[in-house]
Amino acid sequence: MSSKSKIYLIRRESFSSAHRLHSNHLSDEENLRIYSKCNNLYGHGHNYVLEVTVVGNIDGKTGMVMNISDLKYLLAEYVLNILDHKNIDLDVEYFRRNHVISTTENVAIFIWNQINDVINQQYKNVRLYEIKLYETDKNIVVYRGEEDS
Ligand SMILES: Nc1nc2c(c(=O)[nH]1)N=C([C@H](O)[C@H](O)COP(=O)(O)OP(=O)(O)OP(=O)(O)O)CN2
Ligand SMILES: [Zn+2]
Repeated sequence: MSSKSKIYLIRRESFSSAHRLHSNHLSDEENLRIYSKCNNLYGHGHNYVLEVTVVGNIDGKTGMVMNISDLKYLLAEYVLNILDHKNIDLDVEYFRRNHVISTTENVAIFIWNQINDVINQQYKNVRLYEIKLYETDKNIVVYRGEEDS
C-alpha cells in the first residue's frame, strides 16, 4: 500500500573545493576582465553547500519515499568523494578532460549527471527533482535537469 501524496525529500551536504574560473575560449585579458579575482592563477576555494531534492510517494511498507541514509551514501560515493578537498579543474576528470569552466552552474549540472541515472535505476518510485548548490552564502544555483527546447 503506498500513498499518492507527492513528497519532496531533501538531503543537505557540504564539501570544500578549490577552483579557478578560466575559459579556454577567452584571451588572458578577457579572462581577467570577466572573472577578476576568480581568475587568479592558483585558484581559490569554497565551502559549498549542496541540497539534493528527490520526489516520490510514500511507500506504505516503510513510510518513506526513500531511506535518506541511502541518499547519503549515494551522494558520498558519486559526489562528495569526487569533489570534496579536490581542485575541481585539475582533479575532476569531467572538468579537466573537457576544459569545463567550474562555475557553480556547471558544478550543479555535473552533480545532477552523477546521480540522476543511479537514482532512476535503483528506485522505481523516486526521481531526482533538484540540485541546489550554494557556492557562497550569496551565490546559489538551482538546476532541475530542464533543457530549453
Ligand atoms: N554565474 C556565476 N558567476 C560567478 C561564479 C559562478 O560560479 N557563477 N563564481 C564566482 C567566483 O567563484 C567567486 O569566487 C565568487 O566568490 P565571491 O565573489 O567571493 O562570492 P560573493 O559574491 O559571495 O562575495 P561577496 O564579495 O561577499 O559578495 C564569481 N562569479
Ligand atoms: Zn570561486
